[in-house]
Amino acid sequence: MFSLFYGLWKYMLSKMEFHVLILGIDKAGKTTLLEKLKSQYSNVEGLPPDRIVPTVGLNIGRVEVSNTKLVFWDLGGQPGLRSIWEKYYEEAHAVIYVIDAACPSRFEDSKSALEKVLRHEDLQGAPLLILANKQDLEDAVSADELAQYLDLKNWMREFIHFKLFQHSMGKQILLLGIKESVNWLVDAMERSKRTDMLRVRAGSSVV
Ligand SMILES: Nc1nc2c(ncn2[C@@H]2O[C@H](COP(=O)(O)OP(=O)(O)OP(=O)(O)O)[C@@H](O)[C@H]2O)c(=O)[nH]1
Ligand SMILES: [Mg+2]
Repeated sequence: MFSLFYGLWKYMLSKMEFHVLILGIDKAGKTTLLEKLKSQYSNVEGLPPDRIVPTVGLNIGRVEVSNTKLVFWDLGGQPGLRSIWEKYYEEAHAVIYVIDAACPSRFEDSKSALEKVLRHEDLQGAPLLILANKQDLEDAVSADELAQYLDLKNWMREFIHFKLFQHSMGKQILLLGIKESVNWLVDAMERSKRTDMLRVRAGSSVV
């Protein structure tokens, strides 16, 4: 009986599209991450880093990870563009927040932008994945150091599904990093009450 329900549940999830917002301040590496995700998980070859320009609108990437359809929304992180982020919160199943771990002078900006994201009620219950990016650079701080700086324990009560990964676009470990992160995210979204809530709201029991 259990396997019947489990199979049905898996089938329903496979029909769903999960919307994942990629946020973070400008130059954190969001679009570079998106292009890597495309290269890694779809037939579309992502743009090489030297062809990526600062984002002004919205970049979208659709990929499939072990039968789960993911739609990534990558938004611009320049100060004047951050007010647009909240327009996407309501429909988002999860958030990836990217931080340039090699640029301490911008940690404060990054932290306050993250706190604003976390405080927003439209994102309640959304799994949050924080990437301590650019680990290939010499000045990069570790994920643990960054977590301490961000004082994340305060937020963990509300964001039960929460994880911080070290990440880098520059080295071989990157691919493992991406796979680990995406697997964690898919699992967190599949278990999240927010996913149930969004499915009910969309009126799609089995689409
Ligand atoms: N060394 C290194 N450079 C990176 C990494 N990820 C991104 N970059 C570089 O960081 C710069 C900014 O990357 P983007 O992906 O455009 O950053 P973004 O967060 O999308 O920036 P906005 O669109 O302005 O919000 C580019 O020069 C990238 O090549 C990384 O892991 N390591
Ligand atoms: Mg960008």
